[in-house]
Amino acid sequence: MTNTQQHVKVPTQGEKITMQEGKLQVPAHPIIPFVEGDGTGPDIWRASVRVLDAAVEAAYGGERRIEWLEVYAGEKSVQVYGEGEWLPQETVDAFDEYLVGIKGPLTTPVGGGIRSINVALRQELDLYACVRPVQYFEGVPSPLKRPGDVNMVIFRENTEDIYAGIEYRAGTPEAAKVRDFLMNEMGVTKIRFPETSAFGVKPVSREGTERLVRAAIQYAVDNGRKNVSLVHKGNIMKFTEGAFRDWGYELAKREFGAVELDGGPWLKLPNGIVIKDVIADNFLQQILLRPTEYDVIATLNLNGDYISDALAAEVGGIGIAPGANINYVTGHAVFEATHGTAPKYAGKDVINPSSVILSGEMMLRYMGWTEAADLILRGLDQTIQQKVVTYDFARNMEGATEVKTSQFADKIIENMRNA
Ligand SMILES: NC(=O)C1=CN([C@@H]2O[C@H](COP(=O)(O)OP(=O)(O)OC[C@H]3O[C@@H](n4cnc5c(N)ncnc54)[C@H](OP(=O)(O)O)[C@@H]3O)[C@@H](O)[C@H]2O)C=CC1
Ligand SMILES: O=C(O)CCC(=O)C(=O)O
Ligand SMILES: [Mg+2]
Repeated sequence: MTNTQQHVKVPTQGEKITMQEGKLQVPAHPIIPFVEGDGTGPDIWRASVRVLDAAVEAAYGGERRIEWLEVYAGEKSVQVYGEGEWLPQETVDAFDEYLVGIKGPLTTPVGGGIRSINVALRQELDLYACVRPVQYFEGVPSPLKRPGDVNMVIFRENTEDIYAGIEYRAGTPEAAKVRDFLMNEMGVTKIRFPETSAFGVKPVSREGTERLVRAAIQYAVDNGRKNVSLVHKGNIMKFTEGAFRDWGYELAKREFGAVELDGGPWLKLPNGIVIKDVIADNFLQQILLRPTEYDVIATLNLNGDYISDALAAEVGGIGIAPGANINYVTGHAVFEATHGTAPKYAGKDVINPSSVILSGEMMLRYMGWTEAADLILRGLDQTIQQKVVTYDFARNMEGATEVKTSQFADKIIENMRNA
């Protein structure tokens, strides 16, 4: 740890995960930092950590164990560190130093106040790929007729686009300056109400696009997937979202040997993987009507945010939607659910912990602890098939036994141990 350490208590046992020659080196007792999260975060974390520990214990019988290191962000951080300390430096340092971590959701106010701590952490650690697999667990209630057809992995660009937070509030001198620059120096005439407009800037770079698309295509290659779709709104935002598509296609040709399919623009890799593109609004209707045609998705930050929740709903909702923020070059990874803090359920022990449990499952798999990860999938799968579920699934599932967050975790652990 750095010498700024104030509240983080590093476990006396355990070692760091490191990256050597592009490969993650995971000791038997890795120290893993976690943030509990705001709102329902504590309920979810309490349940999830028990499932993760039980899976590791059941898989490796005490030879491996995670040494958890609590770090603080959000409301708990303000309690521990004091006013204004939403994301202390030692939290960022811990995620940086220990390489792999996990976090619960953190609150972001609407229309003012602090900017997102979740986004800040991704940017600080340069976790450029937000990876969100969308898979169906048999028996989960879904609005689709054939939810089993949905099997996609979203690669959402995680460091730029309008999430860069470059915005100027209407009526401020900064907004006036941007307006004057656009109108007087750039010859812009199409700002409909210039005096009362706010302005936002959308940076999209070739580097940012290429590293994200590279990760998506590599994932498709490594996992035998059939296609990668570049999802964009490039007909309207030609130089940002349109460029994302063009840079993506160029990279596929240059680095993966893709060639044009029937005169382009779609491409085909030597191993048969198709690289295609689709405009975002069309994509959102196609994933409902023809989900089998989509597989790995590479998209920009805002599109990826919307698409994540829309796709999660198809397989039962954001209560079962995991994710990871990854820098594939440095190995840094912070695992987190797709959902937010769901504050109305905070402290009630009713919320579905599956998204964080499955984010933990992704983390174990990323660490190479596949036996423990597999046990979690089996435990969760069986629990759902026994119709022992939290309120969100119970309300649409006939004959369900509705249980609390903690009881749901108990049942997963029981099923895992009997697996
Ligand atoms: N990465 C992060 O930390 C994220 C943080 N946020 C932040 O969270 C706060 C709340 O955001 P909001 O837009 O309400 O979105 P939320 O994802 O927190 O909740 C929206 C709704 O989704 C359902 N839901 C969410 N989580 C679960 C779960 N674990 N199990 C079952 N159902 C769930 C609930 O639906 P129902 O009411 O039908 O039961 C809930 O009311 C905001 O401050 C936002 O900025 C948002 C997204 C990500
Ligand atoms: O940071 C936030 O509050 C919201 C982020 C979000 O919705 C997401 O990353 O999916
Ligand atoms: Mg979101």
